[in-house]
Amino acid sequence: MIRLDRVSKKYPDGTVAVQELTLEVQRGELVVLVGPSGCGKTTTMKMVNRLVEPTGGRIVVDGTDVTDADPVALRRGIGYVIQNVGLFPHRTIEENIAVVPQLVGWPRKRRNERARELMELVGLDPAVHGRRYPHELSGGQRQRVGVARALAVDPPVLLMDEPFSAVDPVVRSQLQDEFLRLQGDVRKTILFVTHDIEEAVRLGDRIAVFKQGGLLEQFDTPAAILGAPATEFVADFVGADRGLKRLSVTSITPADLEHPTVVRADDDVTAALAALGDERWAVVLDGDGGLAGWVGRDMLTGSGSVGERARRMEAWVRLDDTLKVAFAEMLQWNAGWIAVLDPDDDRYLGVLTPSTLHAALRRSVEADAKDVARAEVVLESVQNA
Ligand SMILES: Nc1ncnc2c1ncn2[C@@H]1O[C@H](COP(=O)(O)OP(=O)(O)OP(=O)(O)O)[C@@H](O)[C@H]1O
Repeated sequence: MIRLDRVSKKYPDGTVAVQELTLEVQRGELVVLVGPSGCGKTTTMKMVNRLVEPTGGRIVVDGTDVTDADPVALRRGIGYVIQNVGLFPHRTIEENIAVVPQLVGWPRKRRNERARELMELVGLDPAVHGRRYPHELSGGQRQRVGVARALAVDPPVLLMDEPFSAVDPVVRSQLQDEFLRLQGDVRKTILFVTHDIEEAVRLGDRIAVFKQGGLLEQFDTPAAILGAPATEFVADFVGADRGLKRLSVTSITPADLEHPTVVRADDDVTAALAALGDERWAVVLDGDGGLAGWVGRDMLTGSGSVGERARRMEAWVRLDDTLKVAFAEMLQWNAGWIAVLDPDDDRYLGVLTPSTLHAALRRSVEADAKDVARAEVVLESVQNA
């Protein structure tokens, strides 16, 4: 969908911002460009919508060579979101969102409807915020307007240059969550620039790590970049705590689960004790295989049913959650294990413990190490091309 083929940019003063960069963003994919300040991320992005002209190579967007396209028409077809949004201060929020629809000649009624629909999509209330001016919104709300404006004429491609970096970390995290949800619905092809590796890992389907001079060091999935950095530069850039960051990109799989003793809520105490054998506790399920709680050996005294004695669970996770979510829940509840449920019907599947968590993390590192042999080959061929 977006293809950069040996693209270079040398500014007139001799600065080489990007060198022979080859990169492809597939339809519906979100690729994050990440790297230290001045490594050519913004230059790369601006060459795609021709705010900067390349000095070498070719850029093709949706089958069209951008150097052949009329730059104004090209920019209207590519949404662009920047750090400080660049809203018009004397226009209302609704008018700001409708800028491009107005430029391309949509009638007023359609423009207004579209602006309201987009406000709702990005979590703003059209009745409250639509008639306000940019200075009457918070930083986070202004960033949402920036995203809404970029989506106004439904462009297939979005370029986003540090769109969330001007807001505080809490709002930033909220905007990232909302943005991921939005992208799940609209599935745009997105090139996203950030200098923050955490943001890259959280948002990217793939991440391109750059170093000074616009050199591509590694282009791969977040898990592979964290699990098996291809070069020392990438390892330094992602940080010594990359093991921890990996938790947030590794999902729980059925193979990671342990299967402790399970008893039913309507089992009687004696049967449950027999089932427990030497174990100290068991998971308690209801009649439908749902999680009813847990029970300890010392709670199984007298007669009656397990259900009367079971303790309800404080927390659980689902199979499609990440290891980070599981680990955080275990810490929060000071628990030695956490139950894992089926994301579709909430049936109980097994439990995660600190040692299975660790094994899961190692498994994913090893899986990615295999991938990296491939990534290195690609990288070499790009650099030597
Ligand atoms: N108009 C220009 N003329 C000359 N040099 C430029 C120009 N714009 C950018 N540069 C230089 O090109 C290099 C890459 O800049 P660019 O803005 O693309 O980096 P970046 O990775 O986006 O940085 P940051 O994270 O700080 O925004 C830098 O050395 C910068 O000084």
